[in-house]
Amino acid sequence: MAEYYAGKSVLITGATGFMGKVLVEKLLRSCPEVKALYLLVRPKAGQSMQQRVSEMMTCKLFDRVREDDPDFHRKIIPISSELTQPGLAISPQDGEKLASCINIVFHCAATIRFDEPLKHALQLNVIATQQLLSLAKQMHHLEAFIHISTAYANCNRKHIDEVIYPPPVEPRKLIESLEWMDDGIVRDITPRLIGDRPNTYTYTKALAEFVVQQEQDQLNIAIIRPSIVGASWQEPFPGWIDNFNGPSGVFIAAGKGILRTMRANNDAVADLIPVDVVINLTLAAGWYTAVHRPKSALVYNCTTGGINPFHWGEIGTYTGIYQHHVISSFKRNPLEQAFRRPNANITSNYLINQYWILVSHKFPAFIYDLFLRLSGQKPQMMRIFNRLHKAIGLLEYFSSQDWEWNSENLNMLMSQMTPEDRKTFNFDVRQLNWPEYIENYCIGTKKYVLNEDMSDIPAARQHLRKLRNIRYTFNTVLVVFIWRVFIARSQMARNIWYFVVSLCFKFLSYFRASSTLTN
Ligand SMILES: CCCCCCCCCCCCCCCCCC(=O)SCCNC(=O)CCNC(=O)[C@H](O)C(C)(C)COP(=O)(O)OP(=O)(O)OC[C@H]1O[C@@H](n2cnc3c(N)ncnc32)[C@H](O)[C@@H]1OP(=O)(O)O
Ligand SMILES: NC(=O)C1=CN([C@@H]2O[C@H](COP(=O)(O)OP(=O)(O)OC[C@H]3O[C@@H](n4cnc5c(N)ncnc54)[C@H](OP(=O)(O)O)[C@@H]3O)[C@@H](O)[C@H]2O)C=CC1
Repeated sequence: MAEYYAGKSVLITGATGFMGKVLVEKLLRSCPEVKALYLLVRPKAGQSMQQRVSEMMTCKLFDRVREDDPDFHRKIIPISSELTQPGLAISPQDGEKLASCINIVFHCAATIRFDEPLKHALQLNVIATQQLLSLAKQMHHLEAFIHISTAYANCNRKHIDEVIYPPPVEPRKLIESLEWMDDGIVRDITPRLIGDRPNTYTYTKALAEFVVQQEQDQLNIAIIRPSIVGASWQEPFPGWIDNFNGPSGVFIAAGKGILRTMRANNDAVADLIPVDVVINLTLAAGWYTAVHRPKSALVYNCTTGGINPFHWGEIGTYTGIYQHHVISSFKRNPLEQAFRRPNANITSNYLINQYWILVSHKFPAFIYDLFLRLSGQKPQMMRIFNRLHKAIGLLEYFSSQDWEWNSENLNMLMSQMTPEDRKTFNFDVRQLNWPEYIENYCIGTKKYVLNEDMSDIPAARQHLRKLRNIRYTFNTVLVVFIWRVFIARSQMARNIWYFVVSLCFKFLSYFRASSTLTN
């Protein structure tokens, strides 16, 4: 595979994103003879695209590449592009350059927000894909076009094969109809349009697959469908992650002791897939598509559930048959300044979850905000919990159900690779050890998302001990207080109290007498 990529010019969209960065890194490290990587990047947050790419290359993710080749950045050529603009806002000179030299395209860019307004999701996930395909058709030496979709594009089905399903609506018709509607109308009709899908993201990703498929006669196409992409398993080092998306934000919130309850089906498969596995499969699919030129677009479901299943119950705290890896990991390697000790209850029961939200989220937030107010500070905890509830409300759809994905094409691809390539571009998740992976994932969120130092762990543990003592004291005071109030007002409660005390007293006397007898 590395030989195939030698001398090739590669175009990547979404290279500044989570998966794009790992793709760039892997290509540079494992295919050192690759000729050039053209990255479509937009200026953002006051930074030019050049600045953004330079900053990206200083990221720790690129440490190993930097060691192997300190001049690796000479192979990276940023191209200014805003994907939501006509012609992707690529200058005519850049357009000509790309048309003349690109051999392979990896299309990773997308909006992955679950609450994205439909028009914007359509613009980026569908229309931009259409425009990129038009650009690809002008590329004289193009050998493969690899589109990154999601395993949940067809989440309205329970069993998902490696085929492109008919779209919920003809994309062209939808684009034309939405064009004349203002944002308010679009917002109103969005639930009707997305139907049995949970959000605009999965809906527009399904439409994008159809748009890509329509070009399969003119381009060599493959579609990669990863499930829930998590931290890296092995490469470039275990546990690398740089965002709050999907489970990462949930893990962090649990580690900080903020999230104490979530609705999930303990027995449902948690279809996490490490980012390095997805990228290895993507590169393998690029090679296979270019070399073997399958007659029609091949879809690769990139999931773990059918191969090496892991369940939501094993992730959080579950008193049944499962161990709880996230919580125990954060107890061993605590995050700094936790709000409470990590401890999370996962339940599929709506009422139980509401009860815990009240007791373990809203009540502590109320008390803490009261404390902040009394000490002259701005209350903040309720606001944080409201945001958390909004975020987990959007994720619960995926943690409450099971899907089955077929992975025949993935197996076929693996069988076509040499043993050497299978090692270098490993996507065999049968070897994945979940407890070890989750431990590295949690440490990764601490080190790379929150930028916390591992040397501060003793202080963080001390903080957890302090929190435990506060809890014990608080609980004791609360019980004594409630009981005092209760006893003071009710004769019956007093009678029960005297009964319990006299029972204890009798038990103690009996115990003392029997121990005197045995002596
Ligand atoms: C032990 C417990 C175990 C529990 C087990 C259960 C776990 C269940 C997990 C289920 C995951 C299911 C994922 C399904 C993935 C489908 C796969 C894909 O194809 S698609 C891929 C998956 N796609 C997704 O996952 C996208 C999902 N995300 C969204 O749609 C939106 O972020 C939002 C609607 C949740 C929040 O919108 P909004 O309120 O407007 O907030 P902004 O976004 O603007 O961020 C503002 C700031 O907050 C930061 N931050 C963000 N999130 C969190 C967090 N959770 N926390 C903390 N912080 C968070 C963020 O970095 C930012 O910081 P800064 O830059 O300001 O410093
Ligand atoms: N993360 C996950 O769990 C999963 C992701 N996927 C798919 O993988 C792909 C990559 O996802 P991921 O890396 O997580 O997403 P990120 O949000 O991390 O990255 C998205 C990328 O798209 C770029 N982008 C977004 N809007 C524009 C725009 N208007 N013009 C130019 N570039 C733009 C972003 O650039 P910028 O930095 O400028 O914003 C960024 O580089 C997506 O197609 C997604 O659907 C599939 C399954 C799961």
